[in-house]
Amino acid sequence: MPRTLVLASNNAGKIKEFNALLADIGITVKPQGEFDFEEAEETGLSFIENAILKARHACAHTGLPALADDSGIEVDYLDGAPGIYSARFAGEHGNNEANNALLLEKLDGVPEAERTARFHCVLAYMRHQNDPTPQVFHGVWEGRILTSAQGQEGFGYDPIFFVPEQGCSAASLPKDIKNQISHRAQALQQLLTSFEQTAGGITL
Ligand SMILES: O=c1nc[nH]c2c1ncn2[C@H]1C[C@H](O)[C@@H](COP(=O)(O)OP(=O)(O)OP(=O)(O)O)O1
Ligand SMILES: [Mg+2]
Repeated sequence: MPRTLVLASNNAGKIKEFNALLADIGITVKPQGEFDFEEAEETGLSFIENAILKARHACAHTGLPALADDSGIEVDYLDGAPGIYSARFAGEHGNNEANNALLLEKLDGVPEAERTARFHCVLAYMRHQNDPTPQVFHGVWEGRILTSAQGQEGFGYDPIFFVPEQGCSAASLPKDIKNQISHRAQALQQLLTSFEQTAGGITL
């Protein structure tokens, strides 16, 4: 089990969730923003490629093991868009308001049955920048796109993502519930199980 790792993300919503999810297992999580380097260019054509690329970049700039998360929302009516381009769907990176407004606009008038969508979260854990066997974990969270925003919790597309088994939007869920069932929670649980199963956890 690594003692300290760099979280290869600048997304405040993700950092909050990772801090909550990793709090009591004795790992010190240092967001990459605490170090002084430019974030990686996400030139991959898949969540997996981008996660590995972000993790390797953070390892190279910190000398620490790195955990990266590449995630996004896949909307069936849009043939899977925005997918890996979720952060900049409306053109400006991280403008959640614009991203959500554009998604609602593109689905205007689309019947409920055709508004299915899912969040993907791919985590990549790298021990060092030349790690030949990065560990990759993938969580998927099924739902559908609402016709208007609901709820104040969470981040990104949460306000317009309806979670059928909870009967509300992801942004209406208490943090601890989202952190038990989300795509990120699922992927992280796979990682923690893998740490436990590897004798003494994944070695540094
Ligand atoms: O739980 C979530 N609830 C709502 N929205 C979410 C979630 N998880 C990812 N998302 C959205 C936010 C962003 O629009 C995109 C991630 O893009 P992605 O490149 O992985 O992250 P980012 O650029 O915001 O930060 P970073 O790359 O530094 O981790 O998917
Ligand atoms: Mg990104």
